[in-house]
Amino acid sequence: MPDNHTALTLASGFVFDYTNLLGEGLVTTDDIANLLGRLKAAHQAVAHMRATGEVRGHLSKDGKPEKVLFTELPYVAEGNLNSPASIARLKEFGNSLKNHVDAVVSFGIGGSYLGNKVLFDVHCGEFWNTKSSAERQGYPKLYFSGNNIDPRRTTELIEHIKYEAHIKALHAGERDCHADARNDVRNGAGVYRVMLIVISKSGATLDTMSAFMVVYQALKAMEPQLEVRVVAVTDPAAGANETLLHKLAAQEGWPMFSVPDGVGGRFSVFSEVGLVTAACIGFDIDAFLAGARAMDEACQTDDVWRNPAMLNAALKYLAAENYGRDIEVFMPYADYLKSVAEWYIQLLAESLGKRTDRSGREVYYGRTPIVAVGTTDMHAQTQQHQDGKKDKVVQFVKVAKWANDPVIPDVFPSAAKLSEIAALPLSRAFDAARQANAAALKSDGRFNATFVLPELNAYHLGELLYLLALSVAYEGELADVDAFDQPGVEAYKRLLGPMLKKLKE
Ligand SMILES: O=P(O)(O)OC[C@H]1O[C@H](O)[C@H](O)[C@@H](O)[C@@H]1O
Repeated sequence: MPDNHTALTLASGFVFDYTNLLGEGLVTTDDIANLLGRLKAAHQAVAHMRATGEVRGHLSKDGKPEKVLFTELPYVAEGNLNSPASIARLKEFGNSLKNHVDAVVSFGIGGSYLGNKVLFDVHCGEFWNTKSSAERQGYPKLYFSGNNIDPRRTTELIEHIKYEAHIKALHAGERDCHADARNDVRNGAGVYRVMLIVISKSGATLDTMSAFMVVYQALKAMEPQLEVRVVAVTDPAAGANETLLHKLAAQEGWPMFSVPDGVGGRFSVFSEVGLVTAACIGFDIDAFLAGARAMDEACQTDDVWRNPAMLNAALKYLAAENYGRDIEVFMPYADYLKSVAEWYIQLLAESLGKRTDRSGREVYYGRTPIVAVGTTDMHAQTQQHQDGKKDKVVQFVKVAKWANDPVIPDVFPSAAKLSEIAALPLSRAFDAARQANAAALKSDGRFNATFVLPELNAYHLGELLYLLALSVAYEGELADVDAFDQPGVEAYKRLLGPMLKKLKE
């Protein structure tokens, strides 16, 4: 163990600060020492997975041995899941949308949505769809659908697109009055162009497909005022294992991207699933994968104090098993990282929430994930974190440097309390709040830790998401559960199918 064992800092500046997770009254170095044998085995198992895709005991939904290949995704190379040609195709796809497609609607749920939403939020923020095309550098507006079966939102999305199409037609009509714009209009400048991207690994998920069909039909009915194109992202298997979406796409001639075999939905943000969205908005695919790659390289050492994913897994595992901290509150101090917390919900819940271990023994393992955002939830959840049951680890995320950082002005000098906070950049107040929260929790023996992103960009986001993905692989080994299946989600599906059939009778 290095002398200063309270934080692990990578060359990129990414930090895992575990000061408030390790020490007296917290997880101890003795706990780690006692775990070293199992950490060694976990390290070997993950190294074996990286090298061969094999994970002991892992079976697919159909009960067949299945490889786990997400660790290959950061490495772009000939013959890999992400190859120079596949990345070039994605970028060409993104460029082809520029100034040619007005809006993309991305349909998907779970792993076919959550990572895409992260990329969108971090790159586009809240107001992308209200910006001009020039401000978006010609990239389309982007809406999500299919991540719920909500009749109201689905209806409102259709109405909104119809409204946008109407406005575009009106503007083209106005421009038509000017002779030099006539060509534009004849070339279809007034036609609103929509691309529907349907993402489903299994190719038949009810939520995704029902929303897609409703939106598709409603928009198709508006042709030719509106042009509808479709792209499918699904398992590329042909023959007996061909997905319904694949079959449909082949039949209709829709272009396709792949959810590669061996990449589960919750790990697919680094595959074409996430990268299709990245391409649509001009998100830096290369930097994102480079960040993931750097993290993967940092996580190859068998020295737990220098391997961020293994250390994160070990500390969280020990916090749960030895100290009953089996809830993880994921709390970024950044509005646009809230979706990372939502993505992490699926990653943690589906990977580690398991009834049995790999030998079939009932263990009911898993830390329950909670979404929180600082400072917002300091005014809502913190009471529970500070005074409620001592069953949580609060995992903060800090952004060290902000691209924009307004200074609080001294607008009302007569109001002493407001004047006191004047002259502070918002980022300083923001981080002071996080530090106060962390210290208050620590003072009462409440476990917490912080990931520090030097900046909020594609590279550091790649590092963070990959660290979390790899952590669950290590923790699955420590807990001896299959981190790559999700048998529990089949229980309701078995009931829902017949219920839907009955409804139609
Ligand atoms: O991509 P799809 O096949 O449509 O699956 C979407 C989601 O559906 C299921 O509920 C699984 O539990 C998730 O792991 C998956 O991400």
